[in-house]
Amino acid sequence: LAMAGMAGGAAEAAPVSAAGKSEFVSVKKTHFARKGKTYYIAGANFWYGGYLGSPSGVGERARLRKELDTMKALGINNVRVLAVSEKTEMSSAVRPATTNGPGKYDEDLLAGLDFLVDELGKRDMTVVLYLNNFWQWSGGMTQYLNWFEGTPALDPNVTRDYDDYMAKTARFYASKDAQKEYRGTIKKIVQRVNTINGKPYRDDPVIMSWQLANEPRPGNGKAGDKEKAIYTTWIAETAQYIHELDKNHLVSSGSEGLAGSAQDAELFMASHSTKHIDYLTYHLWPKNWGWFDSKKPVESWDRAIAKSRDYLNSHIDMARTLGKPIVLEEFGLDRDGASFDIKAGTSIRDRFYGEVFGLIQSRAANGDPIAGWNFWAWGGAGRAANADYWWKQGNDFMGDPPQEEQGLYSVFDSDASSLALIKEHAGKLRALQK
Ligand SMILES: O=C1NC[C@H](CO)[C@@H](O)[C@@H]1O
Repeated sequence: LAMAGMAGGAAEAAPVSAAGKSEFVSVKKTHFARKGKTYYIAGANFWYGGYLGSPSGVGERARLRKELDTMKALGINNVRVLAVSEKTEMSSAVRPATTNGPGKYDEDLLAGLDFLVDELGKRDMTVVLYLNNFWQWSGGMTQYLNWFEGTPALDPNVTRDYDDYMAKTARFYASKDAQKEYRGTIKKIVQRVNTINGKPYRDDPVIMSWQLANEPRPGNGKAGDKEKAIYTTWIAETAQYIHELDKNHLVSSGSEGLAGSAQDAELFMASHSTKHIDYLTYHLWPKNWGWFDSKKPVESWDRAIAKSRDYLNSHIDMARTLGKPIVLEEFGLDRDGASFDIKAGTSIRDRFYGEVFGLIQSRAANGDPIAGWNFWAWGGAGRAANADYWWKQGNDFMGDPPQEEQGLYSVFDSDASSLALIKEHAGKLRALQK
């Protein structure tokens, strides 16, 4: 622990013993292994976990401990967390940010990540850390382009043009200067020494995997061969770079699957066949993708659930073809009546969660390469502060990042029926771990 005093500087990682190695989540053919057993993910999205861990400013360490205790009691064993954010003018982005400008880091916020990782270790939980964001709510790739290409950081909540946003943001992958800075930040985080417990991140089995970004896409639905080739190369080369920095941890892309691959199954397969990507990820968003109309739930339910089942199954089948585990690391639906109000019911969302949990459980029990789920997203004790449900700096963090209404997809600590479902199905997945 001699390095405990180092403020997150790089450190020579001691070689991990074979016994120590089994502490890390690893891939055994099409399943995860951890501590000598198969490992299934019964997880939550908790993007702001590092923010709550900060020693000052936005930090709420007592709340963080309570949220982790609540999740642990439900049988949640993994959280998926934003590790890096970029300071930006965009109103839809979280403030503060871990990166205040190229090479300028907020050590207080990064100490929050240290605290989160340490607290997760105390609870035998694991974490997936994403190192960038295709979307604007944490600055992300569009902010890198603002820094290095001089283009405006685009906020689709302002431009109202997602197609334009996606096409322009994908230029990140081919921007040499942006990639240089991104890799510098990756190195800073991956080689960080935890300032709470003195452990180099590289040697900490609490971390399950490094994730290239949240929902990286090759562009918009009209992405051409050139964009797809750039995207495929970016995934392989960035994943390889991370493995060069860290011999112990898994690397994943953060892809949504087909929805994040211009609906091109060949692209999804080709961009994830690289040996440097250890497992596959996918996300399921019936409302965002226009399959479900939460203002007309009865009329749109059958179509939404049929398309959801097909999406869930087809990606498990692609995982089998690629011979890698796959995790459904995001899925969600809004509250009854499309309300953001915590007092609104969750009967439709509960039904959707039950369908997703049930399908994954049966495919997993069948030995298929589905390794679990993370619902989107943990709201816990967070509460919306404003009548219009938009986030403002200083308001509680909750499952919905600042680009969305606070309450849209969050699962709160008062949503008893949802928590009961999560507990039931986390237990069923855990029972498969042999
Ligand atoms: O990664 C994501 N996927 C969908 C979430 C809900 O719309 C969104 O908040 C987030 O950007």
